[in-house]
Amino acid sequence: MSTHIKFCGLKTVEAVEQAAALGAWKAGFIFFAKSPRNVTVEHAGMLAARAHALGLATVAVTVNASDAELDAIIDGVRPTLLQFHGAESPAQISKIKARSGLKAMKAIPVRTAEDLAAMEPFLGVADHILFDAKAPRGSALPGGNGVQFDWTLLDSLDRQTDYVLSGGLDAANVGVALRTTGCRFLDVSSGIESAPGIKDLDKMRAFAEAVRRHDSEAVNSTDSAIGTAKSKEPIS
Ligand SMILES: O=C(O)c1ccccc1N[C@@H]1O[C@H](COP(=O)(O)O)[C@@H](O)[C@H]1O
Repeated sequence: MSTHIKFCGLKTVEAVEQAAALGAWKAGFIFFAKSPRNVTVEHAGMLAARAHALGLATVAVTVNASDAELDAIIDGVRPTLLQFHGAESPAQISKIKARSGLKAMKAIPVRTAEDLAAMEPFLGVADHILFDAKAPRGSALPGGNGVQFDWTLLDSLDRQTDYVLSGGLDAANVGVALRTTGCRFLDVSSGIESAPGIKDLDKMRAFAEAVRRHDSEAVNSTDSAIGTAKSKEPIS
């Protein structure tokens, strides 16, 4: 299976079209006033309509949003998925899922091995668990800080667990991230920007190319392992 990419924090039609052209899994829009990637519901509605017309699914990224804010986003944007990047509870997420019929992704901030346990109450509630680096002290943002965490902490998870990896990914480090974790879903924001909030179409392409390079190397190494195994079989 090829690795799924979510390009997050998109603010322009050009970035949405680039995400679609690069075969992205999801386009993410940020609804958080302090973020340089913040978009209005109206603007995101226009971007999401373009994404959906191109067959690209969309994600509304929210942080401790009220029911009224969530309803406005759901009505105005019609996203495919809701991402919860704050201190939302499993009960709140269940409630909004039931009301909207949408799937949910819950972000779990990670710095140490102990932080992984925070995902447990969300298993069976959130459709996706996303691991992001814990925000650096003093940051106004709970995500989108361009900060990595120690990916080897994820070794303790079952390799079949489908989580989304995020936090400080870029074209230069994504190959190592994929080899270290074996994950199949990625989320990137700062690493495809020329400045905070400004997506760089070339960096988006370089990121997707690095992921596809990893994917084809993984297929080739599986093929050669199968070839080696076959060559050891007796010829009948
Ligand atoms: O990108 C933001 O500004 C943002 C603001 C509030 C909550 C989440 C945000 N982004 C999410 O952060 C991670 C990682 O981003 P980065 O690649 O390290 O910049 C990703 O899941 C975004 O969806």
